[in-house]
Amino acid sequence: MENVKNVVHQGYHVTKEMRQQSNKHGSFVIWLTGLSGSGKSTIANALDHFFYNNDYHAFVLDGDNVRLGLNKNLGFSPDDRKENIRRVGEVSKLFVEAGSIVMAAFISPYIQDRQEVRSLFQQGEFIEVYIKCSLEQCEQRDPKGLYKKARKGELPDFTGITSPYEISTSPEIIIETDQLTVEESVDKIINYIKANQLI
Ligand SMILES: Nc1ncnc2c1ncn2[C@@H]1O[C@H](COP(=O)(O)OS(=O)(=O)O)[C@@H](OP(=O)(O)O)[C@H]1O
Ligand SMILES: Nc1ncnc2c1ncn2[C@@H]1O[C@H](COP(=O)(O)OP(=O)(O)O)[C@@H](O)[C@H]1O
Repeated sequence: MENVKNVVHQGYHVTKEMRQQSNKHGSFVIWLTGLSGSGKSTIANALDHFFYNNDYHAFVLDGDNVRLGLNKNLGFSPDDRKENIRRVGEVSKLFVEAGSIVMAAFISPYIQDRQEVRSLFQQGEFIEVYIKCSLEQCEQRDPKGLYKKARKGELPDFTGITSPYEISTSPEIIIETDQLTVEESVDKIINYIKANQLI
C-alpha cells in the first residue's frame, strides 16, 4: 500500500460500458479452477471456439502460458501461487475493462486467493467454475506426465499429491468432467451465461 500512496486512479474516457455497447455483449470472467488434468484448458479452449465462431470478443488466459511469460519468475510455493493468481486477477480485470470475455484457466488452489480475485469485480462479473474431477481420474489422464513425475518425487509441491487443493463451497457452476463431455460442459456454462443475461 505504501507504494501506491501517491498514485491516483485515472478514469478512462472510453468506458467499459461504451465498449460493451459497441461489442454488443457484456464483459466478464469465467474462472476455471481445478486439479491439473481436470479439463480447465480443454473447456476454456472449447468456450473460446464458441465465442469466436459467434463474433464475441473473448480470450483465454492459461496457467502454463502465463507462467512462461508474465509470471516466469514465480514457482509453486503458496506465496508464489498467490502472487500468480493476484496478477492474473488484475490482468483479467483489464480485459473486462476492455470489453472482453475472459476464460482464466488456473489451478488456483486456495479459496482465499480466488476470493481476492472475485473482490476485484462487480457483482455478476466473476463466474467461478469448479472443474471437478477425481484425483484418480486426473492421474489416469495425466496429459503431460506430471503426476508420474510427482509420484516419483521429481516434482515437488504438486497439487493433489504434495500440495493442497481447497474446494469452494459455492462456485457459480460445477462441471464434472468425468460425467460430462466437453460439449455438454460448454453448453452448461453458456446456458448459465445466457440465463444471467451476460451475453
Ligand atoms: N508443482 C506443480 N503443481 C501444479 N502444477 C504444476 C506444477 N509444476 C508445473 N505445473 C504446471 O503448471 C500448471 C499450473 O499453473 P497454474 O498457474 O494454473 O497454477 S496455480 O494456479 O498457481 O496453482 C499446470 O497446468 P495444468 O495441468 O493445466 O493445471 C502444470 O502444467
Ligand atoms: N469432459 C471432459 N472435459 C475436459 N477434458 C476432458 C474431458 N474428458 C476427457 N478430457 C481430457 O482430459 C484432459 C484434460 O487436460 P487439460 O484440459 O489440459 O486439463 P487442465 O488444464 O485442467 O490441466 C485432456 O486430455 C482432455 O482431452
